[in-house]
Amino acid sequence: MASERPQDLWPAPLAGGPVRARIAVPGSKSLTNRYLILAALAEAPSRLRRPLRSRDTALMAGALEALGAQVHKDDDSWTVVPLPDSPAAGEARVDCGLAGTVMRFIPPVAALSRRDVVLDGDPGARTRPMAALIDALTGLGVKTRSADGYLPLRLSAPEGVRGGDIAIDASASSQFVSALLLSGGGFDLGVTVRHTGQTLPSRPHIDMTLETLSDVGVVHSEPQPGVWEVDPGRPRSFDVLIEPDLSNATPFLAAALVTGGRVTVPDWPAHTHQAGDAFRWIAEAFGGTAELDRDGLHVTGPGALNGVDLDLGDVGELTPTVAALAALADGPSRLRGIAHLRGHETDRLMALTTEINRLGGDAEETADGLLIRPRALRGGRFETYHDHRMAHAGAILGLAVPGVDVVDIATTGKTLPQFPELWAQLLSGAAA
Ligand SMILES: O=C(O)C1=C[C@@H](OP(=O)(O)O)[C@@H](O)[C@H](O)C1
Ligand SMILES: C=C(OP(=O)(O)O)C(=O)O
Repeated sequence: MASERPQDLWPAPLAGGPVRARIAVPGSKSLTNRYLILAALAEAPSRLRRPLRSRDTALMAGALEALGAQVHKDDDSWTVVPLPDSPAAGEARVDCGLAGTVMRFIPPVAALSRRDVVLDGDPGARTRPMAALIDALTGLGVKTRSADGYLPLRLSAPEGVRGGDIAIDASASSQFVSALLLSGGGFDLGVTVRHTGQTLPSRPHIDMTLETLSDVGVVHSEPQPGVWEVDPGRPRSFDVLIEPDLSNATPFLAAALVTGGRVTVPDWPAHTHQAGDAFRWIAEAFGGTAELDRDGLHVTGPGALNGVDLDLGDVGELTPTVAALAALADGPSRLRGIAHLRGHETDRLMALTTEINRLGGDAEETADGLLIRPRALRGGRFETYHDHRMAHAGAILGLAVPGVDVVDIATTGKTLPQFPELWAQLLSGAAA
């Protein structure tokens, strides 16, 4: 059996005292990948300023290039030349990695390219939900063939995509809805998407999609809750500044809560649909304070953390950060509304439960979330399951628990390749 190389284990640094730091985080994954899609479908070249440079955005750029667009990457901006009007010959192959935004947002664009396209990804991508989106595309006039509703997916629409009215159960992922809305203007009839499921996760991410459509002049409406219409029409070319990634800011802000310190994240937008913005009220639920001013967001930690009872359905991607905080709190916590996390990068409810308990904690899965009760933690291995946010959770726990070794810290490269350096910067401001 191959022995593990020492560099695969990252000893999470223990905070020597309250951290005091100012951490600037790179651009938003969700916004970078939405604007890349819209730029590829636009009438003329567009520019993204301060895009996120990470595995997920490189995969999105690579996918669009495979379909015939061009992405020119300068230091501080990416210029996108849209897909050509006449399809190139031959089959295109798209690597989705483990990126939900790529595996969900690219299929409708692939159909609009009028090429034969095969999409596949990491082994973990082959278990993430796709069936509802594939069925919807079939209903809109795309020929599809998949492995029982999962990647790999083969599709083609040589005559273009008819579009029209489609019902879809998006309870497994809001990204199904966003995918159809982002490309819907390119369909002959536009698209009307009706969500039929009982629950709809990550609603702010759908609002983000609608706002980006407005930014580029694609006409849309929401005639009733759970129904969205996009008129036929191409995005106009645009030049946009990408907001910092607020979800990636949360582990650094969490460090202020864990250590009773103060962390500032500059350039925090006053108006945003990013999930990470919810950390302002989450920090207060744990007993901290969050102040937003022109300098950025400042989070200050309390002496000890409260337990919390939170519905995270709108902001599920924050769960690993919140669960790590809950495992360090003085009282019990309940996290609700997040059953769909079983289909994220990994089954996050299973992963968080297993890893918190491996460190001696007391976490339990419920039908739609987690129960986490206070218990003294000890050091040990913290597995990350190819999940960038599991690595963030391990780092947060390691601030307070000596001897936490995070496996494969490089998995943070999915959305924040600079995570280890930024974490060191955070700790260099810790006053004993
Ligand atoms: O549209 C997006 O950019 C995202 C939507 C959400 O997906 P789900 O609705 O599948 O949770 C979120 O968790 C993911 O990190 C990014
Ligand atoms: C769920 C996430 O990612 P993805 O875009 O791959 O769905 C996430 O980043 O927490």
